[in-house]
Amino acid sequence: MWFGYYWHLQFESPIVYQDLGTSVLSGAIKGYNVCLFAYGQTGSGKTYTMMGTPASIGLTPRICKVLIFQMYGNGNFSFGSFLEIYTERVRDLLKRSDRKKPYTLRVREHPDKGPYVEGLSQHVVSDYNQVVELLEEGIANRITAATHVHDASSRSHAIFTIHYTQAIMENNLPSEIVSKINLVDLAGSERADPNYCKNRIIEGSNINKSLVTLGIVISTLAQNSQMFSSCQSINSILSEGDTSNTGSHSSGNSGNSRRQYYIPYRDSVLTWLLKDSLGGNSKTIMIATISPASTSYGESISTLRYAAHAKNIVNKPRVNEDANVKLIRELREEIDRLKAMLMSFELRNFSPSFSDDKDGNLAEMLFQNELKVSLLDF
Ligand SMILES: Nc1ncnc2c1ncn2[C@@H]1O[C@H](COP(=O)(O)OP(=O)(O)OP(=O)(O)O)[C@@H](O)[C@H]1O
Repeated sequence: MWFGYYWHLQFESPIVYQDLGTSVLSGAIKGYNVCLFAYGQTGSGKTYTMMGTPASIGLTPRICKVLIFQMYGNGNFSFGSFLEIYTERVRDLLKRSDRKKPYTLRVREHPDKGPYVEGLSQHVVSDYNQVVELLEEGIANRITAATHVHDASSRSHAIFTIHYTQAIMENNLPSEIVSKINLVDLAGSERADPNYCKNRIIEGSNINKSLVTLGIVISTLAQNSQMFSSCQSINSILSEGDTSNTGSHSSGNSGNSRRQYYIPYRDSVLTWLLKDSLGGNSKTIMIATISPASTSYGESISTLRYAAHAKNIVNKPRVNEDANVKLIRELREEIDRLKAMLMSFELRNFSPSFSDDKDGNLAEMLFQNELKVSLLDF
């Protein structure tokens, strides 16, 4: 996981965009899932960084602008959705219905695609103005309230998601790579101020429930990643010191067999929805926003501690390519490998012990793979 600290009022968005926004774009264009989330106390600049203001464009519209530019003329397309999590409930920020009625969407989990929000509206975005409209509509629908330091504080966690699909040619076959880009503006991390009304306190404890779970998830993932890397180095030391009998000791004492800590993703809606982004198939960036005010010292330390933990997480991103095209690519690689082996057997052909059996097996495997590829090609 990459991360960056941003000091309130010190950096302007273009610099943040050059540092982090371009990484999001290059990951998405290569076909990886990407997540960018801003964490910090109220009023420290999360919304300013992620969404911007009329005077200063934030990361989300900047990233969308370049993605849309990339789409033109390539057969690529995108869908956008915008949701908020308020007091552990999911609301669609772009649902064009009677918004006075409070309604909650359910989070479900697909065995392959992971957690998703059932019934969340998806919007085709084919030009930049459409993105701006969606963002403006969503931001206007977001729940805000006055806190002790910020009179229009976002009380919910907002997730703007883009499903970016690119049409490509791979192995002379038309294919698609799809990347999911999660741009997350979290609610302020401060505790509820007892001077505010009762609702604010209940709301604050629910905001904190998500953020506390996020903290637990981040630190547990970091511990697991550290445990995994220390086990790997122990294994490599063991295998270096045991060249005569490779692997026999190390596998028995292998740290890989050490139990990993359980990750409580489902303890909050936020961590459940961001499950893949936090510890799975995603390139993830955390932006930690802090205030320069000395009165915010405690909050700043806590934010930096969060970020320091997050830095230790090692995700496993992979390109989301079409499953059939991936299979064909792997089979073709295998065919090339088998052909090379067969050729080297034929060329050498030096001993009857390199029996016709082996040759026959290779030829048979080669034939089977070519058959599979030709079947998949149609
Ligand atoms: N780098 C900056 N330059 C100029 N103004 C900024 C900057 N960062 C934040 N602000 C201003 O500070 C105020 C608070 O910022 P913002 O709404 O982004 O805070 P936040 O962290 O999202 O707060 P909350 O968690 O309460 O929603 C806003 O008026 C915003 O325009």
